[in-house]
Amino acid sequence: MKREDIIQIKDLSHSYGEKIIYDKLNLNIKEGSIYGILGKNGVGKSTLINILMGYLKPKNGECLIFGEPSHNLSTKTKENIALLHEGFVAYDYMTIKEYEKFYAPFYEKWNSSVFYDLVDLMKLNYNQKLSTLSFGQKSQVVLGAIFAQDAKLLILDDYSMGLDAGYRKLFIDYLKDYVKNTNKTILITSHVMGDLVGLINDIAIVQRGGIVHQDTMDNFISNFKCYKLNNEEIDKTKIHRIEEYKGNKKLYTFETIENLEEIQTDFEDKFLGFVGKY
Ligand SMILES: Nc1ncnc2c1ncn2[C@@H]1O[C@H](COP(=O)(O)OP(=O)(O)OP(=O)(O)O)[C@@H](O)[C@H]1O
Repeated sequence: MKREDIIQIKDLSHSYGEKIIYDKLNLNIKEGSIYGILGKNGVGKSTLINILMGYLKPKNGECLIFGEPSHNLSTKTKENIALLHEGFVAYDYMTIKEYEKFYAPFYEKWNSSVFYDLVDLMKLNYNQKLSTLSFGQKSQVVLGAIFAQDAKLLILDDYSMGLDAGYRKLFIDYLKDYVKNTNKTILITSHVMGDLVGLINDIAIVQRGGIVHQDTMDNFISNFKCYKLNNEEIDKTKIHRIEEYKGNKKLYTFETIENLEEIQTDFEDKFLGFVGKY
């Protein structure tokens, strides 16, 4: 079966003053894909989400969501997009129960049991006010409201913000379970790489100056290699980056370099080798 393109980004360019954020970016996201927009702080992940949601007009190019221009989405299409926005603040004078009741009527496909599933994972009393919840607990309630919308496309902009490792794991496990056997499309931005292995299929690594590397997660992990570098002479065209710490040098590359010893590293290390630590 041919999978439909849920998001189509065509020749997208955007800049703030002299600062180029995207330069003729083309990117398609297929139905059922769990797609990661990854990059260090300040490279432009939220900018892309803002453009996709129609909050920000790009300097050039176009974005289509479910075939409609992102700055002019129909109400029906908007109903099929659930957005978690960085810095999202809930109405925290409400109790958990009031919060659920408040949101439910806005969404035709609202599923209360999905909302309470997530809340129950934290064993919270439904009459507790959001303002008295810990930051992690409050985020989980907000995420419950995102999942309960039963949207076809979920856009999760920096879900990890402020969450400790335990809450992040809870969320990722829940998300994996939630998308199992569904055809939902997820676009997730993050700078916490470790969590994403085993969740995300496709990645776009955004770097300063509008450079975007698109790949599958599996290809990137197997093809982007790390080698121990002593004083060997290496053809410059084969080097993506060399990282040095206290005299130990590591060479990162998509090439195979026969005379060097490969170091097995995880996705986080490869990501940092790709974008550079600082
Ligand atoms: N309205 C604006 N005017 C000028 N510069 C802006 C504006 N919005 C964002 N920027 C700059 O553009 C760059 C990209 O910002 P953006 O928020 O998209 O990055 P990000 O990748 O989401 O960062 P983070 O991971 O820290 O959330 C940053 O350098 C930011 O300072």
